Amino acid sequence: MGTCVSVGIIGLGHVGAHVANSLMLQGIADELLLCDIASGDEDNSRKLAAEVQDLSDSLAFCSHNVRIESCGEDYAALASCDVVVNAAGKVRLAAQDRDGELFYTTDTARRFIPVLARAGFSGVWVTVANPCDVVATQIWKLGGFDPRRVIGTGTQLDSARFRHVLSRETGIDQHSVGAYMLGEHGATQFACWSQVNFGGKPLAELEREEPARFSLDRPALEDAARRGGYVAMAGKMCTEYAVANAAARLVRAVVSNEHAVLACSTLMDGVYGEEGLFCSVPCVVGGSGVEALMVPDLTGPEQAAFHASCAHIRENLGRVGLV
Ligand SMILES: NC(=O)c1ccc[n+]([C@@H]2O[C@H](COP(=O)([O-])OP(=O)(O)OC[C@H]3O[C@@H](n4cnc5c(N)ncnc54)[C@H](O)[C@@H]3O)[C@@H](O)[C@H]2O)c1
Repeated sequence: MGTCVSVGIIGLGHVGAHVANSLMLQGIADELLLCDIASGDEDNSRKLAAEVQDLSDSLAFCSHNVRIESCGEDYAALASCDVVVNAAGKVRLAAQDRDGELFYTTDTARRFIPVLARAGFSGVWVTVANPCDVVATQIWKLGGFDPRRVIGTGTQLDSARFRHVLSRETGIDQHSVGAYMLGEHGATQFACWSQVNFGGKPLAELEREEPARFSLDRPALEDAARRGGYVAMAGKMCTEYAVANAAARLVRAVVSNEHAVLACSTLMDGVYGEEGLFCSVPCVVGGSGVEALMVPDLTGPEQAAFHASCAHIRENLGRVGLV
């Protein structure tokens, strides 16, 4: 990692613009290189120029100076970045279902993955575009990148939603709640109830000791975590703040070499027999990307849910010729 932390962002829509803002406000990046489509029917140069202007105007209020450069479709300019965030998509195609963007995001990613591979990008990918696990798998397969240097934001956001609803129900601060949604960042994700703990104390123990507070309506809470994104989508046709902060959290874990444990999408290398696709489990994230997988001891039903998630991701990979 160089002394100047350089982060590239591809796609300056709702998510990409908020990732840039979050990185600036938190002082995570010294340099932001921003790409969006700059030609053809989907030319978005005016939006890109607007975001560069607005972000630059905001610098006066930040405690940390950041160099901001507009790179249009010059993806090769991002080759020396420490991290490249992929937020290229068309969110309105995902109004009903994240799979609605499958063909768009995988097609559009074909425009920059080979360019960055040829240009020798050796930093870490943090990919957000949906369906997240499919696009992460595509980046690895098509670009030939070290799989541990490709991270999908995956169920990091869903895990945050899960901790939030658990906190709301129990009155325990969400930072003291240990809980993960795992599997696909999509409809088949599942709550890993067997590992839920409050300040390290397992939920099962607390349920016995204080049932009035800790006997939870599990299906309802799991559903609230799973459906959180659609509540936001229904009202504003996008989700932006939380996902941008989730991506920025991953960028920080990488550039600060934190070895933080975060749920994110990573290459399955035999986890419960699954391989060849990206899916979310808790991972140790540091300077070289995913340093280790912290796979929990799943119960039988959780393992079945995990395999169902992988089966759905594999089916989508097949639809775009990536198996
Ligand atoms: N993983 C998650 O948790 C999560 C959460 C929210 C959104 N998302 C996804 O993130 C993506 C971005 O969401 P959004 O709301 O910003 O979408 P958006 O439609 O507002 O913006 C997408 C941007 O990507 C740009 N783009 C498309 N193809 C490009 C290319 N080849 N090169 C450069 N730029 C390109 C578009 O011009 C546009 O500016 C979507 O796929 C969305 O579904 C993921």
